[in-house]
Amino acid sequence: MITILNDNFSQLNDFLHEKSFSKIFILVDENTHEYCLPVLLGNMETDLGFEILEIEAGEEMKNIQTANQLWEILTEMKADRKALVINLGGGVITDMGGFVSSTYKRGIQFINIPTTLLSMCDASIGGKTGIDLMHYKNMVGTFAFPEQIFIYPKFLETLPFKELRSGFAEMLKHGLIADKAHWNQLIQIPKLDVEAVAPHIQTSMDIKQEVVEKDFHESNIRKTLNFGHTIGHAVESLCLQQGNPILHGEAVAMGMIAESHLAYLEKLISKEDSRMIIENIQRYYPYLDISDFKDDDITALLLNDKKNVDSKINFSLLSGVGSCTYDHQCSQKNILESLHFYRKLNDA
Ligand SMILES: NC(=O)c1ccc[n+]([C@@H]2O[C@H](COP(=O)([O-])OP(=O)(O)OC[C@H]3O[C@@H](n4cnc5c(N)ncnc54)[C@H](O)[C@@H]3O)[C@@H](O)[C@H]2O)c1
Ligand SMILES: O=C(O)C(=O)C[C@@H](O)[C@H](O)[C@H](O)COP(=O)(O)O
Ligand SMILES: [Zn+2]
Repeated sequence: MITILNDNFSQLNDFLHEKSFSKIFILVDENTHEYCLPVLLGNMETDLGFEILEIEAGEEMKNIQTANQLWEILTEMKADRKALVINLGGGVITDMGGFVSSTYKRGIQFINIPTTLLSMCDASIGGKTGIDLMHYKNMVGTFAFPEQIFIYPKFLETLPFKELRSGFAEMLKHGLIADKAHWNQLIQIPKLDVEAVAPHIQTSMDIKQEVVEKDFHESNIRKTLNFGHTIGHAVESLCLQQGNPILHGEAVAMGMIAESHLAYLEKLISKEDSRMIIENIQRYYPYLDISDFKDDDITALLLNDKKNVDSKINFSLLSGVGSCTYDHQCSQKNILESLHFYRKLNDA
């Protein structure tokens, strides 16, 4: 269940009073500790004891070492099966906190309080939890629903612009795969800021939630939420491997451009639609330099994508503005052509 919090967090306090938790563990990173935790603690009313668990910020922390540290701390602090973990942060915190909670003592309860645009519209919803393995994205994880998701849009006031823009990529994705009107509204935003984006958060959240409700375990339609991620994750992984991480939404924006061209090459969408989509994404996102990555490096990662079956790369590709297919296998020629197309955009 998703609840938009009042300024006094009364719905969160009601939730804490109604349930009988033994103790609360609040997971933050250094930034959400500084900017969001004071707001939460200033409003949270409970007789329960609580502990703060802090990790460094960033995708590089979303790994088994951090998970292990958190499992150990929970054990040392004697967290029992009635403990509650509150994940207060962006997608790294909700993915990590959800993973640690859903595995510790075979699963304790957790709630998500997302603090980035990306985690409000996407990562906190849908119960995908996980960590990266080596440089492969989200390779180990669980499907586990949070007890509740509490959204407090005012957290966005301290979010850096680049992070806001990263989250906007997933909103554009939601429009492109499922709701043309949402896409049309988003691309009318001339300059990204919290005020311009805030009115569209609810629609974006609803799109994600509707898809997840139809197919929690990603057997079919949920794969559409992976549009832009087949190529996007490969590039994100390579950047991570190089020790030069990019933001998830930046990778997804790049992936959506390449995969929109791929959809055109595969005759799923018209050249005009493909161009229109790409030009609009380019309005918000600077060119991502992938010149260091060879076709073979990217292809090797594509071959390890989680959607693949029988070593065949399964793409989720647009079939129109507002509709998306999945399990689409493309010719190798077209996959490479879509990467070359992206590289050439830099020359244009
Ligand atoms: N599980 C899912 O369904 C799902 C969906 C999309 C993305 N993801 C994952 O989410 C992650 C990306 O999430 P993200 O973009 O939120 O990144 P993030 O969690 O790293 O947060 C981005 C940055 O913003 C800071 N921050 C967070 N809230 C802030 C605030 N209110 N004010 C100031 N700074 C703040 C963080 O400390 C961090 O430095 C990736 O690992 C991605 O794979 C998961
Ligand atoms: O919730 C989903 O399903 C998604 O695909 C949403 C994506 O935005 C998100 O990045 C997700 O973590 C990707 O899932 P993965 O299974 O490809 O790791
Ligand atoms: Zn994503």
